[in-house]
Amino acid sequence: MIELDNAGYSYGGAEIFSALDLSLAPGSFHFLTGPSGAGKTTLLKLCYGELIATGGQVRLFGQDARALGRDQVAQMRRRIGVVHQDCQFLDHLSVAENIALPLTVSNRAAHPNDVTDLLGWVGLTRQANQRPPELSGGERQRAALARAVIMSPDVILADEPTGNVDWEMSQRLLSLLVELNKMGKTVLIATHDLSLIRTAKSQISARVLRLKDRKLQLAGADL
Ligand SMILES: Nc1ncnc2c1ncn2[C@@H]1O[C@H](COP(=O)(O)OP(=O)(O)OP(=O)(O)O)[C@@H](O)[C@H]1O
Repeated sequence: MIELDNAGYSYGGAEIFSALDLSLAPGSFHFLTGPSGAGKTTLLKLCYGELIATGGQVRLFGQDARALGRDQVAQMRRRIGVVHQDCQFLDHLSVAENIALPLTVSNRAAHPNDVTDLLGWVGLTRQANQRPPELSGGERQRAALARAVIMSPDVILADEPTGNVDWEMSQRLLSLLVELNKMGKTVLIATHDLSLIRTAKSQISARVLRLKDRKLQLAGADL
């Protein structure tokens, strides 16, 4: 679904990583870990076409990301749900409106049932009409997850989806992502949280990748 072949990325002259290979097969579950600043967010951005590799090739659903026109990128992004590290809500809209936003911007009418179902799924029915700044950290992360899946994407990329939440909430978020994977979705989670990875590995078959010193490696079995 998403393949990086000898891919590299540099901001200006500063190389973040190079010669990186990655294949996200349909229905797979991956974790991406590594020190702060190693390039995890940058790698995720290559995976959803926000950034274009400065070396090698990235293929999104079989197409070279570099060759995609603006409309094709927009179309392809509907197949990839992204949970951003900082959630990126529009604070003047309600939680329900934020969740429906991907439908609204793609000119698809938000079906009230879809939003209601998703609010229930992430446990935010009561907060539907609140504004994002009124939510707790865990509620914001769950709303971001609901927004990422409203378009029924094939792939979910989550950047630190359990950052700033307690253990119980991180388990709850993980169980939602595992549920999506069991429905056949491809999932990639960037995280520093090794206990989250250990819990996930006791539930599902997940590959753990470590980005360090500009290279991507399979993490050891000790994780
Ligand atoms: N727009 C940008 N322009 C220049 N440098 C950038 C830009 N975005 C990120 N960087 C740099 O690229 C490097 C990798 O950043 P990135 O956010 O991908 O790392 P990360 O592994 O996700 O970090 P963290 O775990 O702290 O979120 C960092 O040194 C960062 O300062």
